Amino acid sequence: MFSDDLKKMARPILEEIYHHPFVTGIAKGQVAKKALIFYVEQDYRYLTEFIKIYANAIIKLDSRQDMAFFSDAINFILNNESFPHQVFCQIADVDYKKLQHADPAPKAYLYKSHMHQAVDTGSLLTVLAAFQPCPWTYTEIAKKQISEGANNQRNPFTPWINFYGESSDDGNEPLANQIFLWMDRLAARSSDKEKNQARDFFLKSCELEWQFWEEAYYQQDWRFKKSHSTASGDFIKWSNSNIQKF
Ligand SMILES: Cc1ncc(CO)c(N)n1
Repeated sequence: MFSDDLKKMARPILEEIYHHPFVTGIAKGQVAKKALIFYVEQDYRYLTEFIKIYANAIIKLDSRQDMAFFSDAINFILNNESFPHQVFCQIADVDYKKLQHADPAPKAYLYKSHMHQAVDTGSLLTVLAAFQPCPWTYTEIAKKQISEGANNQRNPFTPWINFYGESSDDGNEPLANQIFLWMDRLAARSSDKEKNQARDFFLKSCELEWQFWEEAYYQQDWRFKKSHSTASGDFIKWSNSNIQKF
């Protein structure tokens, strides 16, 4: 099956995600506050962009059932996915509202551009392949951490782990599995070229998931942030003070 190949090829990346210090920190209940803050800032923007990406994907669809999938995904972000952010904010002792205005840092910027490119240039199979590492890697992280007992009463990240682990034990087929099944049905009637493109987008998204943890853990922002954040408040403040000087 196409999805079995994808999972096999992504295995080394998933293993590195499992062992990333941010992810093992969640299991141990120890992640630096500045890493949690950077993550929430970036993820808030990233998920907001995802809503737009899904809306663009809907434009390409004909069946209402397919549309409902993306519409559910939008609703999930809007109504449910603030919860794991709130868990991080509570642990970091910061106000969530203050973290909703960041500029996308380089890897987050790359990830959202990659997703837009999937929608702009790819078939539905490619769009699903680019999207899939998002629910898949989080579900796998949570399942592994639950199986290792990380969601215990002493761990402040337990609600986060349970949130992403829940979809795997509510009796329905987990979302990530449903998408793999859908991808297999599409792959059966796709050309080799389309399948290669989908595989490429899938594996790059898996790497970008790893990069997203890495970026937050080390707070890797733009090196010359001040000089090119023309749209941000910082620049306006900076330019006003310069104007006042002259
Ligand atoms: C970057 C990223 N990937 C996956 C998820 C899970 O939906 C998330 N919130 N953020």
